[in-house]
Amino acid sequence: MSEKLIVALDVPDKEKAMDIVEELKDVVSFFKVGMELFYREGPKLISDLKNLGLKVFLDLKLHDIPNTVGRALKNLIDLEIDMVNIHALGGKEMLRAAYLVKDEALKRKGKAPIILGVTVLTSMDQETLEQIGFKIELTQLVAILAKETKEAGLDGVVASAQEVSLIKKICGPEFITVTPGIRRFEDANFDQKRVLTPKKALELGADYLVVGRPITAASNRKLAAQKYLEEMEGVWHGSL
Ligand SMILES: O=c1ccn([C@@H]2O[C@H](COP(=O)(O)O)[C@@H](O)[C@H]2O)c(=O)[nH]1
Repeated sequence: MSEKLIVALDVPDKEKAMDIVEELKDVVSFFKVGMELFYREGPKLISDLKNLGLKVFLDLKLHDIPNTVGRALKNLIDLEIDMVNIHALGGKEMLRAAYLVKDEALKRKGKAPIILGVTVLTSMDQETLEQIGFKIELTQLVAILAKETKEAGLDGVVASAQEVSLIKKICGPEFITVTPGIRRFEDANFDQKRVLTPKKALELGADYLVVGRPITAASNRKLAAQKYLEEMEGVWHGSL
């Protein structure tokens, strides 16, 4: 079973989420809960998933002033999640507030989740940046945001697998890269702009691959997940 594959539970309610978990739990052990599901089901869903022995990435992409982010993050850390993220665009002070909360949790509980900075969403490309007034190369912005996240003391970033080599070069091999926008050749991109295959993502050094619709919207989800895992197995020689 691969802990490098994170399946996104982008569904409206617990019933639908648990159907997916039930279908995949023999082959997938790491699930992502995003805004859609968390805003309806809240913390109880997280404890239900944890009680099944699963790992949970709570993908809420916090983005607010440092004080608010720090306080919100403290509540999320207490849900015993394994991974959580905040928008690196919130700046140095906000990232540092997140780090201080993690540090405090480590001292208080002896453990804390992986905390990631979100760089540039994988649904964005150079044109999207220009539309909102950014006059900077997208990869350069990713590099700046990754560096800020690292300097704040956080564990890694969410970025496209296309930027993994650059991020590892700047922030070091231990700095974690979590990469959505993963697609097998035959899968539809939907709204994702910066995509890469699972094979290529792992070859470039991505630590975790996030996949949603190509697996969760498939008629046979377990088979779809297995196809991703097979492609990953060809590259990564850990224990799948
Ligand atoms: O830059 C980002 C950050 C987060 N996501 C999330 O990943 C999944 C991807 O789902 P797919 O169906 O495989 O496109 C989704 O939950 C996003 O919210 C991202 O895509 N890009």
